Amino acid sequence: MTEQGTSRRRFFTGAAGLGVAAGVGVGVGVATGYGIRAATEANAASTDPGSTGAASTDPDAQANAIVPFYGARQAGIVTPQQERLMFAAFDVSTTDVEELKRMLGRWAAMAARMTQGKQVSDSPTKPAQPPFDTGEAMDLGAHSLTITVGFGPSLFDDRFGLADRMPPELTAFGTIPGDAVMRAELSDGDLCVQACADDPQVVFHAIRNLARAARGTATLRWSQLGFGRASSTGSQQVTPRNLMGFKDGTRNVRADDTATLDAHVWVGANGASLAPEHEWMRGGSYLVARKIRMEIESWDTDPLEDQEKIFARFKDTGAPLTGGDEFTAPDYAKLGDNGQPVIDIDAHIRLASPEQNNGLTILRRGYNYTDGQDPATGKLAAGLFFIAYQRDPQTQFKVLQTRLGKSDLLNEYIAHIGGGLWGCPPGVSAPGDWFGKSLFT
Ligand SMILES: C=CC1=C(C)c2cc3[nH]c(cc4nc(cc5[nH]c(cc1n2)c(C)c5CCC(=O)O)C(CCC(=O)O)=C4C)c(C)c3C=C
Ligand SMILES: [Fe+2]
Repeated sequence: MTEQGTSRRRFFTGAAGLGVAAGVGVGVGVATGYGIRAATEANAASTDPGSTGAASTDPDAQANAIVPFYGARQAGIVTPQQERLMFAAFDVSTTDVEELKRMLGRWAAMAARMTQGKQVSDSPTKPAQPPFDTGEAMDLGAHSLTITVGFGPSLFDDRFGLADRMPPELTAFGTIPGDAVMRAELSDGDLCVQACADDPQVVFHAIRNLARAARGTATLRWSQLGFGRASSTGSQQVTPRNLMGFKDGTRNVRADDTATLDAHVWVGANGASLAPEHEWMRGGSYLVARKIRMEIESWDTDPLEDQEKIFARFKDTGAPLTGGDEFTAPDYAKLGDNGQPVIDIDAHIRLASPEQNNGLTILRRGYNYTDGQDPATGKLAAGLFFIAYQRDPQTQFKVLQTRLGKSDLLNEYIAHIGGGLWGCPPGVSAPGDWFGKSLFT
């Protein structure tokens, strides 16, 4: 064994041990590594940048903006959408449930610190040790970082004794319309982590350090960077544009619309009954992700009137083709001079709207992405990393995507190539609590 090899192993063994103290709360008072002091401090001073999501023009204020980590619900779901995303799916490599619990504890303690703009540990690094934190976010500030963790259906197989804890809502969809070219290497995973912030290096740093602290317990399966938001969740947020050039997120659910969130997004809201073995999801939400590649070169040859027919919205203003401004409700009954509906029967917004789906509503939180170009074709490999949160994906996303996948005019220009389904448990309440603790007790 080389000296380097020995010290590397000692570092990661030590980190795992410290995780017990930090996250699982086994009454150890020593604060080093990813330690207790870290988590307690992180709970102390939080400045909420505001729930409306109105963009700050002061660069220092934006850099220093902190979204509280501890709370009844995980941040990063209704939080006004930040500009950058790194999403990662992990496979658990251990079969020891205690190791998995310790890792989730480490993640919570680290997330508590990182979302405050702090390094993952405040312990001094000995010169002969690798630093606890990888360092690239050291001077950047929190930039409204949120870290949201979810559990995939595969976590509930026979490895950890969780099979009877899996809610039926988390059942994998199988192949539904639009899924014909989904790629296994870009799909699923026992765990997912969604890191959102207003700085690209901050989100990368978060995922990198969580992946590092997972070594020996979980491995990165796939990941995705998103470079700009393609939806709005804050009540004051300007609607951004997707890579097809259309305003996206106009009719999304907003953070201050608590009645809609309780009805469609939060599990067990309004005292809804849950089976005792599925109580661990109360206050959580189900995340569906889809990596949707756009056929950008073809889209760019499509005439404006056809592009607008597909979304049934004007490209410049975002207003529906039936008139008004961006936020005017579309009139699905309106007929044109030719006697045909102004909003095509297969237009994306008609097929997706609550009005045409018995009120079906999801919270969208997607990001524009690019992976550069496809080496085989030279075409841009880019599109929408679609994320949606909901109370029951079986009756929400699955139903909606089944409808869209069959006849959406948009299908000519998109392909779903990856993604997955995860149950995001309620928030981490305080130091000593951790992601999904009640699932394991
Ligand atoms: C299964 C759910 C959805 C998928 C997948 C999806 C993909 C997708 N959407 C756009 C662009 C737009 N979508 C818009 C509205 C919209 N989309 C969905 C659902 C899915 N979209 C919903 C529920 C809605 C709201 C419908 C309504 O209430 O009217 C819009 C219009 C503006 C807006 O309201 O956000 C655009 C534009 C792309 C490009 C895409 C896949 C690449
Ligand atoms: Fe859409």
